[in-house]
Amino acid sequence: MCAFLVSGGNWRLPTADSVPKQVEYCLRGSRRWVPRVCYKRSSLRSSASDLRQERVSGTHCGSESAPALPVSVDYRLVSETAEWKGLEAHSEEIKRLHLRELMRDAERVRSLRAEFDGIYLDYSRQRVNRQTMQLLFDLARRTRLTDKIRAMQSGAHINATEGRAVLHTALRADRRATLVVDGVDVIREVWEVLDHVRDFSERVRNGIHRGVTGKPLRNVIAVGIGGSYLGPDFVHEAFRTDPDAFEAAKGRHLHFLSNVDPVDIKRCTQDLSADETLIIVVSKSFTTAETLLNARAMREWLWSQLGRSEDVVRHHMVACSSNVKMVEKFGIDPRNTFEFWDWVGGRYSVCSAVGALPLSIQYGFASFARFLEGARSVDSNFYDVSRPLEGNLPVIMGLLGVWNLSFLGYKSRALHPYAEALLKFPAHIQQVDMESNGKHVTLRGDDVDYAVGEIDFGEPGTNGQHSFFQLLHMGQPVPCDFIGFIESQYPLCIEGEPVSNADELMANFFAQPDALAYGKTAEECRVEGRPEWLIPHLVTTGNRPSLSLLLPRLDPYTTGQLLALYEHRTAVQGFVWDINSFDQWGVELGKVLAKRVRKQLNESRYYGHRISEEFNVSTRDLMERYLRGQVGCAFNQPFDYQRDTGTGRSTLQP
Ligand SMILES: O=P(O)(O)OC[C@H]1O[C@H](O)[C@H](O)[C@@H](O)[C@@H]1O
Repeated sequence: MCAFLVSGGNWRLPTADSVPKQVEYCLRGSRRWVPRVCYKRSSLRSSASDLRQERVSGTHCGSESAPALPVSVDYRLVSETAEWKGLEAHSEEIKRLHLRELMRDAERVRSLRAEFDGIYLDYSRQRVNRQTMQLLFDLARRTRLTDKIRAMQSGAHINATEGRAVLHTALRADRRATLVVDGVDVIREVWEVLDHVRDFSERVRNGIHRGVTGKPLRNVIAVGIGGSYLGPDFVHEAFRTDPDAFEAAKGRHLHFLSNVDPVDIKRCTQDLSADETLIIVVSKSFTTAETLLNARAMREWLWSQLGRSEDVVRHHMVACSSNVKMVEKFGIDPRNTFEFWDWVGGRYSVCSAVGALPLSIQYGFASFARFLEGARSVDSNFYDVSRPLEGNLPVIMGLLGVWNLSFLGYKSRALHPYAEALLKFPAHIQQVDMESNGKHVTLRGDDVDYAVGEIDFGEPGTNGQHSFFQLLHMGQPVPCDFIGFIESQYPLCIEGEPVSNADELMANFFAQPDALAYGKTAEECRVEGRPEWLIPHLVTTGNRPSLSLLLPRLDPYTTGQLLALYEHRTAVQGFVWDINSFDQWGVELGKVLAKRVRKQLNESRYYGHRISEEFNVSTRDLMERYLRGQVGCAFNQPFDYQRDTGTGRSTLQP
């Protein structure tokens, strides 16, 4: 049985015919999408043949036994497929070719470009030819990429280890669309929250919602970390110099408090006065230790200036979270809580209230709505899998990522926006990609025997050129993405200068990819008359891949387009690699260990307890040195402490 629940707007539905037999999704009593073919728990981590034997159908799907596997395939590891092996063999041929030769073939160059809604992608400087791309698209088909994309769009629980749908694209869907998942129209819920954001942000901007002393709230501090910070901060920086957003933000200030280092509090608050400040606590779980401590610290800061009352919290603190109960317990007015859902991953949450609230208060809702429209535009390209994948920008970029890491062996990847306003974009994409694809097992729990998950980093051009580009040119090769814009947010021409300031910037955007691709030969150095002894130091081998993205101008719309492009690139890579790009269990271990250390610090500092032998010698000695605050102390002695008879609390003595 197959049924489809999505309709309206720009959502394209999978049709019954379009879903292959092995990946049929059935609509069960719970109205939850689960695959009809699934596996017993015992089949996790078994061989391909075992898996085939242990296939069961019907009632064992979903949370009742093993997690639902979103898309069933007929191999254990993608590296076992003929398509993968074909690419491995082909990569040996490509490794013998230099980009200098590849770039000579004008027809090849012209065939390696794609365009969608103003975004021009040139990937001719990748170490690929038309055959490579053909083989990569074959691999995409073999891994059922289009079915996986459809499963994501339809709200199937593709985040199998957490039993969740992955629906961040619903956050920017047209309000006329409908998407029923688990019995709920998620798009209606999304727009209810967006309307709430619009209303609240207008009330703050118009001075209707004021502080407890009656002053308008012209400052906002958004308290959050990871996905509850990096996305909004990147968009804030991108909007800051957009002429319309700039006008709308006049007289207003937006700050982000993310680090639990108390210095971050100092940096955020030192020029602000509490009576004009609104605190937004942003935390999906509302349990993140750093965010909650910072939220309590900000509450103390408000109370220290405005008096200790619930009213102060109600006027000056609001929250974006999916844990409404905990928010209320904190003392924040439920009417000022902006909800989002478990199907929004933290690193994919910037289009939810997480980004909507701070950015709409700062720049007005209209700019944020344009940002959503830009993201929606690229979503439509990504989801339009009934068209050839050759025109699907996120798919092309994702396949190139797979090629560079898994076949050519490039472990890192760099992102260089030639736009200062995108200075925080690389950091955001670093979390999106590294937290998503930093995995070591497939969805079924089998160890991967191929490289997955790049090390992502980047800086805006031209700053990066004067920092780490030396290594990119002569040291370890790192595939680069260059992002440039035709029109500057701030056109500036200095009289007497040969080019405008933006042309100077873009001259580098055009030059760097060729410098990386072509390099410089010893012969070219000789023609320049360089001395022979110096030549080895001057030669750059070239053959270093990159791609170039050229967009009309950086504004809220194109910011949204870039966000979606990179979010989906990550998903495509995860789909092809057959890993779960939507959980992050690795982060948990550090949190658990920090809990134990926190308890020890409390017991040692305030009650003089010795550091427990449960910690290893290294950690014990480091903590001891830290707690005693002195060099050369005797290790693991009880601490001296003094009891305050008034409070009954003990304090460690230096
Ligand atoms: O929004 P929160 O629940 O406070 O989570 C903040 C961050 O916590 C962890 O570090 C997760 O790995 C991130 O994905 C998440 O964005």
